[in-house]
Amino acid sequence: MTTKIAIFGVGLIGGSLALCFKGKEGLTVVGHAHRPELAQKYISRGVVDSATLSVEEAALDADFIFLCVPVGLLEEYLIQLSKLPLKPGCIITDVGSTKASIAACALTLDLPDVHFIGGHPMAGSERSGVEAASSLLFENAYYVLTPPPDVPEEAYRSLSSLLLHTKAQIVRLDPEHHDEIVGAISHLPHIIAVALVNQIHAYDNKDSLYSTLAAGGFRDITRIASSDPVIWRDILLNNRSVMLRLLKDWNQEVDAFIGLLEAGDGTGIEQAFHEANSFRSQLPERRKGIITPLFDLHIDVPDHPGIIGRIATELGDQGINLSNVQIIESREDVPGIMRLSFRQETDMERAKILLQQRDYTVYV
Ligand SMILES: NC(=O)c1ccc[n+]([C@@H]2O[C@H](COP(=O)([O-])OP(=O)(O)OC[C@H]3O[C@@H](n4cnc5c(N)ncnc54)[C@H](O)[C@@H]3O)[C@@H](O)[C@H]2O)c1
Ligand SMILES: O=C(O)C(=O)C[C@]1(C(=O)O)C=C[C@@H](O)C=C1
Repeated sequence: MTTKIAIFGVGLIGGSLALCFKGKEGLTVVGHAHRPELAQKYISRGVVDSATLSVEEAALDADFIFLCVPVGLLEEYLIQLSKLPLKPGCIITDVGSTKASIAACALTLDLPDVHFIGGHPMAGSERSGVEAASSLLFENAYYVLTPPPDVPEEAYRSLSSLLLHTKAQIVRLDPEHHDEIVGAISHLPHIIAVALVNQIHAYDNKDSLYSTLAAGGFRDITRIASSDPVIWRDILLNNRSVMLRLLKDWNQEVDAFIGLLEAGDGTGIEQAFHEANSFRSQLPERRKGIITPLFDLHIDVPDHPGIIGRIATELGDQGINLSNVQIIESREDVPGIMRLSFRQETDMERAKILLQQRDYTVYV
């Protein structure tokens, strides 16, 4: 028996999910496209097994339906699906960056023997479209699921099992709680990045040295300002009441800094940096929390090609399991820092000794 997975909106997130499922034993992936050229593209890039422009053809005999369109379209699709004779036991989920409104919409619908479970993979990028899709996008990321209280546990388990293919870790949350937290740690940073870039752009219009000198700090904090405008319009409008509260708190943070500077309060400024540093260094990757922690090493790396491969091979040769690698660039022509993440503390300890023996500068 083949399990059919229908993906509506095969872009960055839908395409990445499709790549996680496609080719796995017993799974077949159909992509729904709203324009013919997109259906062609999904097939030619090998992201789905088949593609269709018909909602019915994609949905009718599907076991799982993933809605991966912009947040502003999710409810429209869910309502349309609720009017179709879907396969009994079918699980509909979504990947929208907000969860309360789609959960509320699902509660108003008559979905006999069909279960809706909201979802949100906490991974992504500033890129969009199927061109940016990757089967590795969700590896080691958190994947939030927001099952309604009356959803059968079996349906929840079935979706969680399917999502094992993403190598993400499932976190179960209430939709409103999700929107508060994700508003703060994802949506607010996007607003701040965009506002900052636009502020500097205005200065740069009068003096182009602003963009010439913009270095690591500006680039690090503003990467997400290049995110897709339509995707983010929908997210921010959908989470509007949370965002308005968070922006008022943000104003207070800005006012506090204004106060410190006006008062020439050096101790206060140091204190603000100390506090931020200590919280940031405890972000969940390192903390023992609701999900398996990662153990990180940072090493200085020279900026030359092949360095990631060389280090990964050296560790692999010693049977040390590496979970994730990231280069944290400061500037393109100077040495960067490589972050190596391990699931097991013992792997981290062994990697540290090996890399020190190879004369790398290693920080835990
Ligand atoms: N970008 C991220 O980092 C990220 C992370 C997690 C979740 N999400 C959520 O995932 C969803 C998709 O975002 P994405 O980043 O993959 O965007 P994307 O632009 O890469 O993909 C959007 C998909 O929706 C389709 N689409 C657009 N307009 C449509 C329309 N009118 N009718 C039908 N289909 C249409 C597009 O063809 C595309 O396949 C959003 O709900 C977003 O909130 C995004
Ligand atoms: O890494 C990025 O570029 C992202 O914007 C990913 C990010 C985030 O803010 O962390 C963005 C939106 C999501 O819904 C989830 C994750």
